[in-house]
Amino acid sequence: MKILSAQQLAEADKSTIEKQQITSIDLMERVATLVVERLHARLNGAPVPIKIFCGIGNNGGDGLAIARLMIQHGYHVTTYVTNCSKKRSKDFLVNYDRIKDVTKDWPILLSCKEDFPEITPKDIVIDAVFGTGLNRPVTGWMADLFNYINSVSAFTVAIDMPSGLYANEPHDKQDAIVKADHTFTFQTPKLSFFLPETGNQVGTFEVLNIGLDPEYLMQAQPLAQLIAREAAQNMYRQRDKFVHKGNLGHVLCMGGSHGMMGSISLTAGAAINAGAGKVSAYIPSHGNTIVQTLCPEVMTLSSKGEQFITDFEHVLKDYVLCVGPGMGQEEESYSAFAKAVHQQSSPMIIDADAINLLASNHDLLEKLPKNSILTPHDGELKRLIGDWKNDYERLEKAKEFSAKHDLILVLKGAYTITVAENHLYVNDSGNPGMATAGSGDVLAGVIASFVAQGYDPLIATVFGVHMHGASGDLAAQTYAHEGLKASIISNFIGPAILNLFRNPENKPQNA
Ligand SMILES: NC(=O)C1=CN([C@@H]2O[C@H](COP(=O)(O)OP(=O)(O)OC[C@H]3O[C@@H](n4cnc5c(N)ncnc54)[C@H](OP(=O)(O)O)[C@@H]3O)[C@@H](O)[C@H]2O)[C@@H](O)CC1
Ligand SMILES: [K+]
Repeated sequence: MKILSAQQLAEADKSTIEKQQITSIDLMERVATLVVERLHARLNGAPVPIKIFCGIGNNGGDGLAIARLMIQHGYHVTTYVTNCSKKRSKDFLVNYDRIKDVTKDWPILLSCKEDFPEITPKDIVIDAVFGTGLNRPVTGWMADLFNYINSVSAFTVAIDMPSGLYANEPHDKQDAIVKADHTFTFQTPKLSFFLPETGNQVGTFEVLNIGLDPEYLMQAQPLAQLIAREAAQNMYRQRDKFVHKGNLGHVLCMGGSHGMMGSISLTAGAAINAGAGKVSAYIPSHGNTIVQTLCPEVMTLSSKGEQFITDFEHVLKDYVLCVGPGMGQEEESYSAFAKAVHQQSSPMIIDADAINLLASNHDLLEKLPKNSILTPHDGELKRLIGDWKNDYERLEKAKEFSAKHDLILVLKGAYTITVAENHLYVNDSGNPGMATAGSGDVLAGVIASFVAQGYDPLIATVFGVHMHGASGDLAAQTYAHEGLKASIISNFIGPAILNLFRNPENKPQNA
């Protein structure tokens, strides 16, 4: 699914009105009807007090239309208008007028702090103050209103976006933004929903298909693509019946050091679990027994160094290198890593300590095969691209880095974002239980496994990230967030692939 900008959504709005020969008020009614259907399905007529806060633009118009329809359904609704400007939108005014048809209670105008109504934790707050038209920080009593709503633990539903949040612009830390428990967003989610500085304001969210012009949506260049289950289904490649392990790739996992042999074992184990035909581990010699015991399917090759890797000598051909987990940053390990890079011409996967080594040795960066994949967490990313002022600068710098070096970057987080030149792929699977030691080692192994199996490196990355998250989601159904650990996530890769097609019409033949 495409993630579009506020400006693109406004253009889509215009194009829809022209092409579908409807008025903007019809579109607003469509939106409000969809929201009320959803609310009604959940509330089922409950006599809970609902307080709807409306701005004076079209987000406020949506709020007024929702208020009218909720009143018609028999809900206990009080409507407030934040009277911050005389410049009310046309469709706001139409709905301001229409609400008279269903209630004698005219919306209550709020103009200062003293006008704020009492909100109790038993209320439901519907926030329709600002949507995609927000164009400056919210100040004065409006900021106080948002902070007041946030201070009461009433369930808060945002219309299109939590008010005060920009769709795709950076914020200052002190900006007043409503913190929603749930957001009904229209047509496409907004980029700010997925970024660490702002994503928490959104709560859970649902994308309502409001039927904007498909032609516009088709041609629009998105800010990013959201990778959900359906996209992952399309990326999955079913195995050929006559396949043998020789056609399913060979991953060579290079890493591990004294006390960190678990990391490389997790990577190698995940590469096997995700389907690579063969997996070998290039490790310091003292770790041989550890890896062979933890992963019987994995072959080991030992470096001369006992405690850490000191050299890179072996006779393997045609492998996909996955380097870094647990490797440490000893100088000799760096030389071995550099030698490994020089011997490779096909894309490799670089994680953890190997990323840190690259960050301090930019010459080696230039030697990486095109389309190699780097999987940094934020600390490692900062070492690579420098610090950033906000989430958007982080993405811009990552895009520049990716384009300059012909590399794919995986920015790990609650919504992991894959960066390939100018393109962003936001992953929607995964959960907070995956913030656990070794989870990244597993991810590196999964991506390497799909590269080895012949997936295009970018698809292997985006699909690998999605399946890693999906494994965590499936595992959490049994283990809860607290009980998740990296080896469990790894063991759920197969079940997660099955689960991807657990819709009977869509089942692959081997499932
Ligand atoms: N896209 C679609 O397809 C559809 C969109 N729809 C809906 O329309 C919404 C977008 O509506 P919108 O463009 O009228 O903008 P909105 O968010 O109501 O705010 C604009 C008003 O806020 C004001 N203002 C801005 N910042 C401010 C501040 N900091 N502090 C104070 N005031 C501030 C600004 O004032 P001005 O800058 O002009 O002074 C203007 O008056 C969208 O989110 C969705 O809900 C659906 O109905 C139909 C399909
Ligand atoms: K809103």
